[in-house]
Amino acid sequence: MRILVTGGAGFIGSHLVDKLMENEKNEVIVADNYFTGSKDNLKKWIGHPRFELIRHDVTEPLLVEVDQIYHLACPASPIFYKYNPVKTIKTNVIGTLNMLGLAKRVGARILLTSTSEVYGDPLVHPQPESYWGNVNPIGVRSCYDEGKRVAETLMFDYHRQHGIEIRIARIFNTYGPRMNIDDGRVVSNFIAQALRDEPLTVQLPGTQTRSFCYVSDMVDGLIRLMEGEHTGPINIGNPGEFTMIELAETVKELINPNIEIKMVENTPDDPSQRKPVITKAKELLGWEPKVKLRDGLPLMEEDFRLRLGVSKKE
Ligand SMILES: NC(=O)c1ccc[n+]([C@@H]2O[C@H](COP(=O)([O-])OP(=O)(O)OC[C@H]3O[C@@H](n4cnc5c(N)ncnc54)[C@H](O)[C@@H]3O)[C@@H](O)[C@H]2O)c1
Ligand SMILES: O=C(O)[C@H]1O[C@H](OP(=O)(O)OP(=O)(O)OC[C@H]2O[C@@H](n3ccc(=O)[nH]c3=O)[C@H](O)[C@@H]2O)[C@H](O)[C@@H](O)[C@@H]1O
Repeated sequence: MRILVTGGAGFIGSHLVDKLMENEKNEVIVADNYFTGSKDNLKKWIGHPRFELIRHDVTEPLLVEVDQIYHLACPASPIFYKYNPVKTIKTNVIGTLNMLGLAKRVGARILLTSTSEVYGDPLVHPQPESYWGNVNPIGVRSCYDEGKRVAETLMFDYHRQHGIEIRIARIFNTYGPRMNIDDGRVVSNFIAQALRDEPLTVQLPGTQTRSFCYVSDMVDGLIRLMEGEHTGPINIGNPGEFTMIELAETVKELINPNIEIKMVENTPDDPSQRKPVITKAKELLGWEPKVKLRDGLPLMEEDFRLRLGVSKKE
């Protein structure tokens, strides 16, 4: 099986590549423009005969012969996707069109990593796949959430019009080793802050919720979706739901009990609640998450300690 992973130098992408490379029958090609990803995440594979790394921006066409495409390329952290919103929407729309064009030409199956942000600030809680969402079309997050909604539409139109085999995963907040240290997302922020003895910045009101999935569970879900018979969209996430204050308290307790928790301003359109219904993933993919937040955070702490050069006080 020859597999293309776009965005494979990023956080989830590089863990996916590790898993795919474990199968000796797989050849893996990564296409990434290194906007938020890094070659470092793939260093153990560079030079491997079954692995190829291409510096490529998905807003440009790509000509490769592959059997499967995992299409992840897109900045995912709000600070990065808002940094150049026009580029974010081009990546979602033109990038997905290019990858669908490639899938059509070579007859590949394509999986899109969509997001729980397609539900916007949800009025239905928890969120099943049948919910159409509550999204601001002109807000500062729209480049990402509306971008992903168009990407989902394109996937289904290529499927209906051209018979392309598609898979859509709606990913809910995922965390783990290799997240960018200054990525801006909440789990990486809190762990880096706890290790640097800086206050944990909880954005107001602090009662907003998220449900956090450990990256190994996510990769397992994505591969099951690709290999299974169902187009999706299917929610892949961990239903364990926490307020941001609860998350800060957990990080404080596990990593640095002396740290202060500081309330700071939020950004516009921040969703107030988010939790996946995962009945479809359970029934159709036989998937459910295994790693609880309290078990996943220490694994991420270890990786952040190494990268920040902060050793554990005995
Ligand atoms: N991590 C999460 O919580 C989460 C949640 C929902 C959806 N997702 C989706 O999963 C995917 C991966 O997210 P991640 O958390 O690993 O983020 P990430 O930022 O670590 O990875 C994204 C990768 O895409 C690359 N990229 C960005 N724009 C590109 C372009 N135009 N051409 C080629 N490469 C490009 C980046 O350099 C990076 O390597 C994204 O599609 C994201 O929308 C992630
Ligand atoms: O799972 C998803 O679908 C999406 O989740 C994220 O969006 P968001 O949930 O806003 O991610 P964070 O930036 O980690 O914020 C989570 C919550 O933590 C809060 N936060 C963030 C950072 C911080 O330092 N403190 C803090 O309290 C935010 O206000 C927000 O309520 C990213 O947009 C995407 O990676 C992904 O597509």
